[in-house]
Amino acid sequence: MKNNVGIIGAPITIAQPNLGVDFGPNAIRYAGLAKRLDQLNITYNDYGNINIKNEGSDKQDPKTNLKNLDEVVKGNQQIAEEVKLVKKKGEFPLILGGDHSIAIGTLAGLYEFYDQLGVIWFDAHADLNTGETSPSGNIHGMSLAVNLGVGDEQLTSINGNQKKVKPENTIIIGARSIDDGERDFIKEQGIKVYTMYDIERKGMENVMKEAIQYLKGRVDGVHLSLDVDGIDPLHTPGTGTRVVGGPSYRETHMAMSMLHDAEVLTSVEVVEVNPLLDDQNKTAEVAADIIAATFGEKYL
Ligand SMILES: NC(=[NH2+])NCCC[C@H](N)C(=O)O
Ligand SMILES: [Mn+2]
Ligand SMILES: [Mn+2]
Repeated sequence: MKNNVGIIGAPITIAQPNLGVDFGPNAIRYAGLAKRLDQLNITYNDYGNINIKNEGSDKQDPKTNLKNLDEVVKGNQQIAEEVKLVKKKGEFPLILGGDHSIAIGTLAGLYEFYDQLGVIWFDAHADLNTGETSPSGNIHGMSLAVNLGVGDEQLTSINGNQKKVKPENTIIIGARSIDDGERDFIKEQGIKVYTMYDIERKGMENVMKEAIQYLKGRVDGVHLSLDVDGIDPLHTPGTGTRVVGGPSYRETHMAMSMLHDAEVLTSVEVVEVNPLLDDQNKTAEVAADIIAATFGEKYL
Protein backbone atom coordinates (compact mmCIF):
# COMPACT_ATOMS: atom_id res chain seq x y z
CA MET A 1 0.00 0.00 0.00
CA LYS A 2 2.78 2.43 0.85
CA ASN A 3 4.92 1.07 -2.01
CA ASN A 4 6.36 3.14 -3.64
CA VAL A 5 7.51 5.94 -1.34
CA GLY A 6 8.72 9.22 -2.85
CA ILE A 7 11.19 10.94 -0.53
CA ILE A 8 11.57 14.70 -0.85
CA GLY A 9 14.05 16.84 1.09
CA ALA A 10 12.55 20.28 1.74
CA PRO A 11 15.26 22.36 3.40
CA ILE A 12 13.58 25.71 4.13
CA THR A 13 15.20 27.37 7.14
CA ILE A 14 14.30 31.05 6.89
CA ALA A 15 10.79 30.78 8.32
CA GLN A 16 12.43 30.59 11.76
CA PRO A 17 15.61 32.03 13.29
CA ASN A 18 17.89 29.01 13.84
CA LEU A 19 20.04 28.22 10.84
CA GLY A 20 20.83 24.54 10.39
CA VAL A 21 17.35 23.11 10.00
CA ASP A 22 18.20 22.97 6.27
CA PHE A 23 20.53 20.07 7.19
CA GLY A 24 17.55 18.15 8.60
CA PRO A 25 16.78 16.03 5.52
CA ASN A 26 20.32 14.69 5.25
CA ALA A 27 20.62 14.14 9.00
CA ILE A 28 17.52 11.92 8.82
CA ARG A 29 18.95 10.09 5.82
CA TYR A 30 22.26 9.56 7.67
CA ALA A 31 20.30 8.14 10.59
CA GLY A 32 19.55 5.19 8.31
CA LEU A 33 16.19 5.94 6.77
CA ALA A 34 16.81 4.02 3.53
CA LYS A 35 17.98 0.91 5.34
CA ARG A 36 14.89 0.93 7.52
CA LEU A 37 12.64 1.08 4.47
CA ASP A 38 14.66 -1.69 2.80
CA GLN A 39 14.18 -3.90 5.85
CA LEU A 40 10.45 -3.33 5.62
CA ASN A 41 10.55 -4.29 1.93
CA ILE A 42 9.25 -0.87 1.04
CA THR A 43 10.51 0.47 -2.26
CA TYR A 44 11.27 4.15 -2.61
CA ASN A 45 12.65 6.85 -4.84
CA ASP A 46 14.69 9.49 -3.07
CA TYR A 47 14.46 12.68 -5.10
CA GLY A 48 17.11 14.42 -3.01
CA ASN A 49 16.77 17.92 -1.66
CA ILE A 50 14.89 20.68 -3.40
CA ASN A 51 17.25 23.50 -4.30
CA ILE A 52 15.83 26.20 -2.06
CA LYS A 53 17.43 29.62 -1.76
CA ASN A 54 17.39 30.44 1.92
CA GLU A 55 18.21 34.08 1.39
CA GLY A 56 16.08 36.49 3.34
CA SER A 57 17.00 39.77 4.99
CA ASP A 58 15.53 38.36 8.21
CA LYS A 59 13.84 41.70 8.82
CA GLN A 60 10.26 41.89 9.90
CA ASP A 61 8.21 43.71 7.26
CA PRO A 62 6.47 46.57 9.12
CA LYS A 63 3.34 46.12 7.00
CA THR A 64 2.83 42.38 7.19
CA ASN A 65 4.81 41.60 10.38
CA LEU A 66 6.32 38.64 8.50
CA LYS A 67 9.96 37.71 8.00
CA ASN A 68 11.32 36.59 4.62
CA LEU A 69 7.87 36.29 3.06
CA ASP A 70 8.91 36.30 -0.62
CA GLU A 71 11.58 33.66 -0.11
CA VAL A 72 9.30 31.44 1.99
CA VAL A 73 6.63 31.71 -0.72
CA LYS A 74 9.11 30.70 -3.43
CA GLY A 75 10.43 27.72 -1.47
CA ASN A 76 6.93 26.47 -0.77
CA GLN A 77 5.89 26.83 -4.41
CA GLN A 78 8.82 24.57 -5.29
CA ILE A 79 7.77 22.06 -2.63
CA ALA A 80 4.15 22.02 -3.84
CA GLU A 81 5.30 21.24 -7.39
CA GLU A 82 7.57 18.42 -6.25
CA VAL A 83 4.85 16.89 -4.07
CA LYS A 84 2.47 16.99 -7.03
CA LEU A 85 4.98 15.11 -9.20
CA VAL A 86 5.34 12.40 -6.56
CA LYS A 87 1.55 12.09 -6.19
CA LYS A 88 1.07 11.91 -9.96
CA LYS A 89 3.46 8.96 -10.03
CA GLY A 90 1.21 7.24 -7.51
CA GLU A 91 3.87 7.34 -4.83
CA PHE A 92 3.44 7.89 -1.11
CA PRO A 93 4.99 11.29 -0.29
CA LEU A 94 7.52 11.37 2.57
CA ILE A 95 8.77 14.92 3.05
CA LEU A 96 11.77 15.75 5.23
CA GLY A 97 12.08 19.31 6.56
CA GLY A 98 13.18 21.93 6.87
CA ASP A 99 11.27 24.18 9.20
CA HIS A 100 7.53 23.76 9.68
CA SER A 101 6.69 26.36 7.04
CA ILE A 102 7.22 23.54 4.51
CA ALA A 103 3.78 22.21 5.44
CA ILE A 104 2.40 25.12 3.42
CA GLY A 105 4.00 23.67 0.30
CA THR A 106 3.24 20.04 1.05
CA LEU A 107 -0.46 20.60 1.68
CA ALA A 108 -0.73 22.97 -1.29
CA GLY A 109 0.61 20.10 -3.39
CA LEU A 110 -1.50 17.40 -1.76
CA TYR A 111 -4.97 18.88 -1.39
CA GLU A 112 -6.14 18.54 -5.00
CA PHE A 113 -5.73 14.77 -4.85
CA TYR A 114 -8.42 14.43 -2.15
CA ASP A 115 -12.00 15.49 -1.51
CA GLN A 116 -11.60 15.58 2.25
CA LEU A 117 -7.99 15.59 3.31
CA GLY A 118 -7.36 15.06 7.03
CA VAL A 119 -4.32 16.42 8.86
CA ILE A 120 -2.71 15.27 12.07
CA TRP A 121 -0.50 18.09 13.35
CA PHE A 122 1.78 16.55 15.96
CA ASP A 123 3.48 19.52 17.61
CA ALA A 124 4.23 21.36 20.86
CA HIS A 125 2.80 24.42 19.09
CA ALA A 126 -0.40 25.09 17.19
CA ASP A 127 1.25 27.03 14.33
CA LEU A 128 -1.97 29.01 14.01
CA ASN A 129 -0.56 32.52 14.13
CA THR A 130 -1.09 35.21 11.52
CA GLY A 131 0.84 38.40 10.88
CA GLU A 132 -1.45 40.08 13.39
CA THR A 133 -1.11 37.58 16.22
CA SER A 134 2.46 36.27 15.79
CA PRO A 135 4.82 37.17 18.63
CA SER A 136 7.83 36.54 16.37
CA GLY A 137 7.02 37.17 12.70
CA ASN A 138 8.35 33.65 11.99
CA ILE A 139 6.26 31.97 9.33
CA HIS A 140 6.88 28.46 10.71
CA GLY A 141 4.48 29.45 13.49
CA MET A 142 1.75 30.26 10.93
CA SER A 143 1.73 27.27 8.61
CA LEU A 144 -1.37 25.52 9.90
CA ALA A 145 -3.36 28.78 9.78
CA VAL A 146 -2.24 29.28 6.17
CA ASN A 147 -3.39 25.78 5.30
CA LEU A 148 -6.77 26.61 6.79
CA GLY A 149 -6.92 29.59 4.45
CA VAL A 150 -6.01 32.29 6.99
CA GLY A 151 -2.94 34.47 6.54
CA ASP A 152 -1.03 36.44 3.97
CA GLU A 153 -2.54 35.91 0.52
CA GLN A 154 0.83 35.14 -1.08
CA LEU A 155 0.96 32.11 1.22
CA THR A 156 -2.67 31.04 1.16
CA SER A 157 -2.81 31.20 -2.64
CA ILE A 158 0.05 28.80 -3.41
CA ASN A 159 -1.33 26.29 -5.96
CA GLY A 160 -4.84 27.73 -5.72
CA ASN A 161 -6.37 30.44 -3.60
CA GLN A 162 -8.38 28.30 -1.20
CA LYS A 163 -8.31 26.32 2.02
CA LYS A 164 -6.03 23.33 1.69
CA VAL A 165 -7.68 21.59 4.65
CA LYS A 166 -10.88 22.15 6.57
CA PRO A 167 -10.77 22.93 10.28
CA GLU A 168 -13.06 19.96 11.02
CA ASN A 169 -10.55 17.64 9.33
CA THR A 170 -7.63 18.91 11.40
CA ILE A 171 -6.36 17.44 14.67
CA ILE A 172 -3.52 18.90 16.73
CA ILE A 173 -1.77 16.50 19.12
CA GLY A 174 0.82 17.37 21.79
CA ALA A 175 0.20 21.12 22.08
CA ARG A 176 1.64 22.83 25.16
CA SER A 177 2.68 26.26 23.91
CA ILE A 178 -0.26 28.16 22.47
CA ASP A 179 -0.25 31.94 21.92
CA ASP A 180 -3.29 34.07 22.81
CA GLY A 181 -4.30 34.65 19.19
CA GLU A 182 -3.99 30.95 18.48
CA ARG A 183 -6.28 30.15 21.40
CA ASP A 184 -8.98 32.38 19.88
CA PHE A 185 -8.38 30.84 16.45
CA ILE A 186 -8.89 27.31 17.82
CA LYS A 187 -12.17 28.33 19.44
CA GLU A 188 -13.48 30.24 16.43
CA GLN A 189 -12.70 27.47 13.97
CA GLY A 190 -13.55 24.56 16.25
CA ILE A 191 -10.29 22.71 15.68
CA LYS A 192 -9.83 19.47 17.60
CA VAL A 193 -6.82 19.81 19.89
CA TYR A 194 -5.36 17.25 22.25
CA THR A 195 -3.11 19.26 24.54
CA MET A 196 -0.59 17.59 26.83
CA TYR A 197 -3.19 17.84 29.58
CA ASP A 198 -5.60 15.71 27.55
CA ILE A 199 -2.85 13.25 26.64
CA GLU A 200 -1.82 12.92 30.27
CA ARG A 201 -5.37 12.35 31.46
CA LYS A 202 -6.66 10.07 28.72
CA GLY A 203 -3.40 8.40 27.84
CA MET A 204 -1.82 8.51 24.41
CA GLU A 205 -3.45 5.25 23.38
CA ASN A 206 -6.95 6.57 23.92
CA VAL A 207 -6.15 9.88 22.28
CA MET A 208 -4.91 8.10 19.18
CA LYS A 209 -7.91 5.76 19.14
CA GLU A 210 -10.24 8.76 19.26
CA ALA A 211 -8.32 10.68 16.62
CA ILE A 212 -8.19 7.71 14.24
CA GLN A 213 -11.87 6.91 14.68
CA TYR A 214 -12.83 10.54 14.14
CA LEU A 215 -10.81 10.88 10.95
CA LYS A 216 -11.76 7.47 9.55
CA GLY A 217 -15.39 8.48 9.49
CA ARG A 218 -14.88 11.66 7.49
CA VAL A 219 -11.72 11.89 5.35
CA ASP A 220 -10.28 10.19 2.26
CA GLY A 221 -6.64 10.71 3.18
CA VAL A 222 -4.56 11.71 6.21
CA HIS A 223 -1.39 13.75 6.12
CA LEU A 224 0.81 13.46 9.21
CA SER A 225 2.77 16.64 9.84
CA LEU A 226 5.14 15.81 12.68
CA ASP A 227 7.19 18.58 14.24
CA VAL A 228 9.97 16.92 16.28
CA ASP A 229 9.50 19.57 18.98
CA GLY A 230 6.20 17.81 19.64
CA ILE A 231 8.23 15.10 21.38
CA ASP A 232 9.75 15.89 24.79
CA PRO A 233 13.08 17.70 24.30
CA LEU A 234 14.77 15.09 26.49
CA HIS A 235 14.57 12.89 23.41
CA THR A 236 14.74 15.54 20.68
CA PRO A 237 17.11 18.33 21.79
CA GLY A 238 18.09 19.21 18.22
CA THR A 239 15.29 21.59 17.38
CA GLY A 240 14.87 25.36 17.58
CA THR A 241 11.75 25.87 19.68
CA ARG A 242 11.92 23.28 22.46
CA VAL A 243 9.10 23.09 24.99
CA VAL A 244 9.35 20.94 28.11
CA GLY A 245 6.65 18.48 29.08
CA GLY A 246 5.98 16.62 25.86
CA PRO A 247 5.12 12.99 25.13
CA SER A 248 7.98 10.57 25.59
CA TYR A 249 9.80 8.74 22.85
CA ARG A 250 7.75 5.65 23.68
CA GLU A 251 4.39 7.39 23.66
CA THR A 252 5.18 9.00 20.34
CA HIS A 253 6.46 5.77 18.84
CA MET A 254 3.33 3.94 19.95
CA ALA A 255 1.15 6.68 18.46
CA MET A 256 2.93 6.28 15.13
CA SER A 257 2.56 2.49 15.19
CA MET A 258 -1.14 2.94 15.86
CA LEU A 259 -1.42 5.22 12.82
CA HIS A 260 0.31 2.58 10.73
CA ASP A 261 -1.86 -0.24 11.99
CA ALA A 262 -5.05 1.74 11.35
CA GLU A 263 -3.93 2.19 7.71
CA VAL A 264 -5.01 5.80 7.62
CA LEU A 265 -1.89 7.67 6.55
CA THR A 266 -1.49 8.78 2.93
CA SER A 267 1.53 11.08 3.37
CA VAL A 268 4.05 11.89 6.10
CA GLU A 269 6.32 14.81 6.82
CA VAL A 270 8.83 15.30 9.63
CA VAL A 271 10.11 18.79 10.30
CA GLU A 272 12.32 20.98 12.50
CA VAL A 273 15.27 18.58 12.95
CA ASN A 274 18.24 20.93 13.40
CA PRO A 275 21.60 19.08 13.49
CA LEU A 276 23.45 22.24 14.60
CA LEU A 277 21.51 22.21 17.85
CA ASP A 278 21.63 18.45 18.27
CA ASP A 279 23.61 16.01 20.36
CA GLN A 280 25.31 13.48 18.04
CA ASN A 281 22.39 13.32 15.63
CA LYS A 282 20.11 11.99 18.38
CA THR A 283 17.11 13.96 17.13
CA ALA A 284 17.45 12.74 13.55
CA GLU A 285 17.71 9.18 14.86
CA VAL A 286 14.46 9.64 16.75
CA ALA A 287 12.95 11.07 13.58
CA ALA A 288 14.06 8.00 11.61
CA ASP A 289 12.58 5.70 14.28
CA ILE A 290 9.31 7.60 14.18
CA ILE A 291 9.17 7.43 10.39
CA ALA A 292 9.94 3.70 10.45
CA ALA A 293 7.06 3.19 12.89
CA THR A 294 4.62 4.97 10.57
CA PHE A 295 5.74 2.54 7.85
CA GLY A 296 5.14 -0.49 10.03
CA GLU A 297 8.46 -1.31 11.69
CA LYS A 298 7.81 -3.60 14.68
CA TYR A 299 9.93 -5.00 17.51
CA LEU A 300 8.74 -8.53 16.85
N1 LIG B 1 6.88 25.07 13.95
C1 LIG B 1 7.29 25.61 15.07
N2 LIG B 1 8.29 25.09 15.73
N3 LIG B 1 6.66 26.70 15.51
C2 LIG B 1 7.03 27.45 16.67
C3 LIG B 1 6.18 28.68 16.82
C4 LIG B 1 6.48 29.45 18.05
C5 LIG B 1 5.57 30.63 18.30
N4 LIG B 1 4.23 30.20 18.57
C6 LIG B 1 5.61 31.59 17.12
O1 LIG B 1 4.63 31.70 16.42
O2 LIG B 1 6.60 32.25 16.89
MN1 LIG C 1 6.61 23.16 17.11
MN1 LIG D 1 5.39 23.26 14.21
